[in-house]
Amino acid sequence: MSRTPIIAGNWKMFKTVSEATAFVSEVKGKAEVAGVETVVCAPFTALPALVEAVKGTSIKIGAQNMHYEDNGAFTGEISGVFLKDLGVDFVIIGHSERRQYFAETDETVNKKTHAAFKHGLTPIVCVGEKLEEREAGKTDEVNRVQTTAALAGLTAEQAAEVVIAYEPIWAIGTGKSSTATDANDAIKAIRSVVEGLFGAEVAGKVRIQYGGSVKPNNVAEYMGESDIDGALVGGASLEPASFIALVEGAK
Ligand SMILES: O=C(CO)COP(=O)(O)O
Repeated sequence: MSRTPIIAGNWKMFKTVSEATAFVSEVKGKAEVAGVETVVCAPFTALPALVEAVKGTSIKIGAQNMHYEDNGAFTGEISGVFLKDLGVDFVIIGHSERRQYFAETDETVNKKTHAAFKHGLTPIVCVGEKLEEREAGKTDEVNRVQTTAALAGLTAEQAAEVVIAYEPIWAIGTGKSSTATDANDAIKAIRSVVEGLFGAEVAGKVRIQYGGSVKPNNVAEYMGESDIDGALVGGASLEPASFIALVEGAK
C-alpha cells in the first residue's frame, strides 16, 4: 500500500510575519518535491501571510492548535472556523507541549480532532511516551491509549485521513532521537491499534510520522523504514536550507 510521505515543520513559537514570508520565498520551488507532501505549521499570527505566500506552490499551511468549539466565550482561543476561513489545510492537535503546559487531555484531543474534520482541516494528531514510561516498558501501552482516545468516534474514512505523529517526548528538542528501528517498531504498534479500531484497509492508508530531533542527516534513515511515512520537525524546520534538505531527504 503506498502512502504519500509527509514532511511537516512545526515552528512552535518562532517567526514573525516577515520572517515567515521570507522563509517561504527561500524554500519555494525547493521544498517542493514530487511525491512528498510539504507542510509548514506556523504561529496563528503568521498564517494569513503564509497562506498568501504559498499560493501557486504545493506547500500547505497548518496551525499548531485550535479550539474544539466553533465560537464562544473562550478568551484567547482560535477555532476551526477561523482557520478554514484563512485557507489553512492542516492543524496539529495534542502536541506534547500542549499536553504538558496547556492542560491538553486525551478528551480535548478527541474533541479537537472531530472539530478539525467538521471544518475540512486535516489533523496531525500527536502521541508519544515520556522517558519514564519508556523505561518502564510502557511505550506501546501509552501510544495505544492516546491513539484510541484521539480517534474515538471517527468514521473509517476520517480515520484514514488523519496524520498521526509519533513523538517520544524524551526525543523532542533534546538531540536524542529515537533509533529508526525503535521508531518503526512503535509506529507499527500504533498502526496495529488503528487496525484493531478501523480495520486493515484504514491501517494501511493512515500516515504515521516520526518526530523528535529529526535532522537533514537522519531523515532518510527514518524514511527507509517500512512504516514511517514522514516527519514532524521542530528545530530543523526553522532554517530554509535545513527544511529543504528534510523534504529532499524524504523522497
Ligand atoms: O516537537 C517536535 C515537532 O513537533 C520535534 O521537535 P524537534 O525536531 O525540535 O525535536
